[in-house]
Amino acid sequence: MPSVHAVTYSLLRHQGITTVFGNPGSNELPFLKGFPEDFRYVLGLHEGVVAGMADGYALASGRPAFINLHAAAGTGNAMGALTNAWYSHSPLVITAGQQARSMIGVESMLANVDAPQLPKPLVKWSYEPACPEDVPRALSQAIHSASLPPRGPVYVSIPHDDWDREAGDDAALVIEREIAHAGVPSFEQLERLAQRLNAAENPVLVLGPEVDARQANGLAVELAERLCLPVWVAPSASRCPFPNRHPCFRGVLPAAIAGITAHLEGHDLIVVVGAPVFRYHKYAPGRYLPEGAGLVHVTGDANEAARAPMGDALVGDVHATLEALLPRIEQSARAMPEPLPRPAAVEDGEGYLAPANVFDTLDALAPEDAIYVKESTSTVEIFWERVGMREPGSYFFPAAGGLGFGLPAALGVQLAQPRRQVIGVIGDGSASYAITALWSAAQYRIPAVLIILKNGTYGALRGFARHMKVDDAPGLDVPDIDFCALARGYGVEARLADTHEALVQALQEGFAMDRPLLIEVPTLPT
Ligand SMILES: Cc1ncc(Cn2c(C)c(CCOP(=O)(O)OP(=O)(O)O)sc2=O)c(N)n1
Ligand SMILES: [Ca+2]
Repeated sequence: MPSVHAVTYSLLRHQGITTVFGNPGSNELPFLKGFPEDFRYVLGLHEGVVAGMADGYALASGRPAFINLHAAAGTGNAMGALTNAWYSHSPLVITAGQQARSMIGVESMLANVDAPQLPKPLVKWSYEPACPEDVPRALSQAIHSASLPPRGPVYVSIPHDDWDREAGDDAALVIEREIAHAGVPSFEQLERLAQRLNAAENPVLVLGPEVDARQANGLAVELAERLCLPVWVAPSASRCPFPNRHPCFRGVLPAAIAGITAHLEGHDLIVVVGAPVFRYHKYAPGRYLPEGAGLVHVTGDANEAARAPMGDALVGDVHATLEALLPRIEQSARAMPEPLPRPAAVEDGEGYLAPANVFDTLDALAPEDAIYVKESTSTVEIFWERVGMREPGSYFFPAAGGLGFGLPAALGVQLAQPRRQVIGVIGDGSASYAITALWSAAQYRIPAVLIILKNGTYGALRGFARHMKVDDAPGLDVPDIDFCALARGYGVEARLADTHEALVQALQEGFAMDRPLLIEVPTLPT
């Protein structure tokens, strides 16, 4: 009779999961024993890096990513990354090795006490099988639960003495299970939504990350061109759901109640697709909606629909809904919006580059289908104004703002999308939360270009301090970090780009290399 170990690897293989992101301890060794030739293990030196790489891989591939962590300590280290994965609906299958069953109760070393509680509330489901025979079924449930809407991370704790136990006669029944989700709205629901959109005098579209995750970007463009309406990206954008050089594109909404209402003033119908209503951030109270505006929310996540403070909602698959809606939408007689004007160049400093000019240079030199993994918080707005993004899956930002996402996620995205150039655009503050990712970049020769914007400070916090009238907070500067030396220390080639010419040279080198390149760019604080 097959072992739990054998059935598990057959299940993973059949479900297309042959990459394990991990950092092992003794609890995990029996799972890793006899690691199959056709599987790939990607080691991260800290579990935040492990989870961040897996998150990037899942987001960019649209497939579940498998993680193997060490007991409670490893799970705890991954929790920061889980805040992002939870809000980006990343289908992560997180496993953690548990002490031998007979040693858990006495709380021996490496016992993950009350294991299923540890990752909550940042997982859809967490479980420790009550017997070894249940491990394959539990992992099958984990894979399907992570993948079914609303997608998200799940967690299974597995005692290390389960793996060589017999799996039971019917354990193999889970290996080939396929579960499909439909989620198409009814005829009446579509008619009603179409009627509201066709009747609106001055509608506006607000698009969120789910549109990009479901590759519905093209459908959103068709809808915008049929309705000739302005299109905003929902606040706290973690993905790019609409080409930002399209004439209908108006920008990313500010993550504040009063700011959103001001930007949407004058519209009589606000249609939000694939985003929570809304991911506010700065505390700026005001009216949730402009005077006279109605709001309709289309989302695959019933929880997002239920918790919104206003508007109606339709819960269904975003791609299927837009596809079924389009034939019902009449061509509007409204004029198409004018494209946004391109911003002017700005002055660099002596030995420093203005972020705006870094982004203009990037926009000029990067491949058309480049993928950006962004984590320099203070330069987000300038980035969206100056760097063109056209294809689905072109932009990733930590969905909960949990820093330490950028470097590892850039590696995971590049592993998932080897034919597209991944470019990390990461603040000097953020880079330090997961700097050991550079070791994995070098070890697995992951050819991402990693740009570190070095302004020597937590720039975004300086902005918040001004907004919150805190002018004397300590701990806001991060001077004197030599990222080129750090990169070389972990095995990654590095260039200092403190002039425009040096940046051009470094980018051209990086795009041509088959291994990672870090580019340290001293910048002016924005
Ligand atoms: C794990 C973690 N710790 C602390 C913060 C707080 N924080 C911090 C520390 C920021 C500064 C980011 O600095 P940076 O150098 O990466 O980018 P900018 O200088 O462009 O803001 S933005 C922000 O929300 C966070 N979001 N996540
Ligand atoms: Ca910074």
